Amino acid sequence: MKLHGLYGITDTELLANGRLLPYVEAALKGGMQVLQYRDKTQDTARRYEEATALKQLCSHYNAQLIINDDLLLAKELAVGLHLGQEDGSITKARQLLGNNAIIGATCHGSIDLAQRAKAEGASYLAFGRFFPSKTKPNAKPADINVLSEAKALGLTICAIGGITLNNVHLLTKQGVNLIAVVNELFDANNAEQVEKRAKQLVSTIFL
Ligand SMILES: Cc1ncc(COP(=O)(O)OP(=O)(O)O)c(N)n1
Ligand SMILES: Cc1nc(C(=O)O)sc1CCOP(=O)(O)O
Ligand SMILES: [Mg+2]
Repeated sequence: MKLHGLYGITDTELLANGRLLPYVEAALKGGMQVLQYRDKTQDTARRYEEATALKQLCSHYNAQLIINDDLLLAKELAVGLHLGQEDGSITKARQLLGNNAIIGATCHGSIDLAQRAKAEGASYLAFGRFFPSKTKPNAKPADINVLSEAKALGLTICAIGGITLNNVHLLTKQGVNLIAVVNELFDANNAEQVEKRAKQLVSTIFL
């Protein structure tokens, strides 16, 4: 079954000072279906602790947890993995995590990269960034027209990069399955605001 819906991605700074779990729970209450734990620090113990708590939370709300970059952490927790072009082999990750694991692959705006990721065993293909991103300003830009060819590959298609309540419809009308968002979801003053944003994004995605 294809994944579908709001795909929230954590941000170490936006979710610092005790905000990680309450903000993620608020997004889950608002209908977020997939969460990526994206933490670029080298603090292995904290990363393990946080990812374990997020796994419990996601499982309570019947959502999928995906770990960014870190194959061994994904294996240890038996959850999904997202790999970029510099993050190691999808084939090796598939061998280690097994056939049922969700493995996502960054494809930027390239059908060639997407075809390769599919051949190596990716479960979903992530394209972007489609709009200027506050979280990752130097992310490679992608043209929205790539999405029609991407859909023909038959895998779950994810869009990322600068997605807001104002532009999300441009992606959903192309038939994108997963809408990946950091800033528009988690740059909030409180958990109630996160829940409201999640609900608004979800209702646009499923319009
Ligand atoms: C859903 C999703 N799409 C793309 C990315 C970017 O991955 P990558 O290119 O490896 O960059 P980092 O996130 O590791 O900085 C992603 N994380 N998630
Ligand atoms: C982690 C990441 N990867 C991107 C890519 O294009 O590969 S854009 C991005 C950040 C997405 O955050 P926001 O929703 O705040 O723009
Ligand atoms: Mg990466």
